[in-house]
Amino acid sequence: MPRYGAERLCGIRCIATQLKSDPPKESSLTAMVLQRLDSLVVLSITSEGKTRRGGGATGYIKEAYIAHLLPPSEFNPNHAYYWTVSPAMTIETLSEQDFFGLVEGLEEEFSREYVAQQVEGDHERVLIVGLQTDKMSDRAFAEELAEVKRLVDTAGGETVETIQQKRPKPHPQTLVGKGKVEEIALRVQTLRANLVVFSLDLSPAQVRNLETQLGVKVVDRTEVILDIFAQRAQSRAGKLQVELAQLEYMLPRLVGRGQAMSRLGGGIGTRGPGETKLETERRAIQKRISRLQQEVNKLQSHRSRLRQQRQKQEVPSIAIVGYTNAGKSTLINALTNAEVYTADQLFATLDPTTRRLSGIDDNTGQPYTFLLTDTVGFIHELPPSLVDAFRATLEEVTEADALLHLVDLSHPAWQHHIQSVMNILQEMPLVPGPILLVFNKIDTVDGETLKVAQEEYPLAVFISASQRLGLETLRHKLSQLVQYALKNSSF
Ligand SMILES: Nc1nc2c(ncn2[C@@H]2O[C@H](COP(=O)(O)OP(=O)(O)OP(=O)(O)O)[C@@H](O)[C@H]2O)c(=O)[nH]1
Ligand SMILES: [Mg+2]
Repeated sequence: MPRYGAERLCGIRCIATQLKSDPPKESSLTAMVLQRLDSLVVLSITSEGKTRRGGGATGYIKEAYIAHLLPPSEFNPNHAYYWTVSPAMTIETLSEQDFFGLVEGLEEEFSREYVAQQVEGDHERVLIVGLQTDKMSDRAFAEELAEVKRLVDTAGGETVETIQQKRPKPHPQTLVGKGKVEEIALRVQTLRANLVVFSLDLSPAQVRNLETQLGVKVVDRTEVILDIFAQRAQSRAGKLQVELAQLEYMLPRLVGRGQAMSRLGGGIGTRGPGETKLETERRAIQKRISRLQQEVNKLQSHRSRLRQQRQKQEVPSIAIVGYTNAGKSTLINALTNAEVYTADQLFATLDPTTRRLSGIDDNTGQPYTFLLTDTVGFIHELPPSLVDAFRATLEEVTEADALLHLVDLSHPAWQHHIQSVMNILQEMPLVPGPILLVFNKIDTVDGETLKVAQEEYPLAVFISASQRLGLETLRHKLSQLVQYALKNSSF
């Protein structure tokens, strides 16, 4: 398309002929919208015309229709009106229409709208696409979509619509089916979306196919998470780890592009700087990755020295783990007067914070001291490149004497969150044995949910970190946990 873009029409006016005298078919109109044709004229032809003496024909065209896109001011996103079709007219009436006026007027409106949008929004208008495969229950799917929406929100995007599809298996080329891609393309236009986020991970080829067909940027859930991390990273260590994760995510995608190209096997169209440039690019990225990896290694040994010093002082340590937004940072602040940033956002914390907690156990009268570490939150299907990049940070978890697993009981998917966190912990090397399960936000939980959780997890502690409920019991349990952990590790 010569002039593709939301602010313009494509510059092509299409004339089609047909034998039936019907108005233009929906499929033709859809194609007009997707290609942003200036206008579509459909002529129905009859066999009844006659040739005039001296040349010229008349009567062969029975009727004509003009269709064009609706200007932004006239369409209603709640209806499926993307176009307008004129009533049937004769070819004479058609020839009196002011095409240039029509197209110029439309373009003017489109570009005014476009400029207004650029000014008004520094955020992206996002269309979320969810695919429910055979493996996913209705409930898990709904939770997943809600989470993607939350992620988009945290990344600073505005979700304008969510489109779903059920398919036994993802479509190899486009993840969703062909008809669905068309529907998405239409919605993108109607809603003026400028980003499409898919709930499942996309292969590099799928991204390319979808971007060509949708005409806007396409990303998957992992990229949204990486973007949030990139926005959040404050410390040097945090930035380093995020960059590493992003590059590790990018590299196989570049390699994939190269492989697809080399499969063409040389010849016309494959020569030139393309492949070489890719090769150089790839090598540059690989070099940067190994540099970053070295720095993460350095970071790792620095952290491990710090931990050794602490261990020499024989202060036992507990790491707080849990799903993102569970309230981990709020808890460490409440227990130790730390000043960790907390927010109703996903991945508010990227850098670990360690604080000393000491006091006298109310129940036993024994003094206790231990270290408490706040860590980066988990999410289900944590992108592997993130796990790898954050290994220096996550080591705080694997090197602790015990873990406090914090759960947001007010979240409808709390059970699923517990499972996801346990799955991630299982994949880590050397996770400390004892884990204390703690349910948070009981101030906003109904009695029924509380009962279910209490029955299912009778040994768990129930607290509200922000309302400071149950913190005494928690301190007591933590000092017991530490004693238990130390006793067991000395064997
Ligand atoms: N109602 C209620 N809200 C809470 C409670 N504890 C924390 N919150 C809120 O939950 C949100 C997340 O809290 P954080 O402490 O930032 O959560 P986190 O686990 O550190 O999250 P990440 O660092 O993003 O993984 C904040 O808006 C807190 O105010 C609680 O006991 N009750
Ligand atoms: Mg936090």
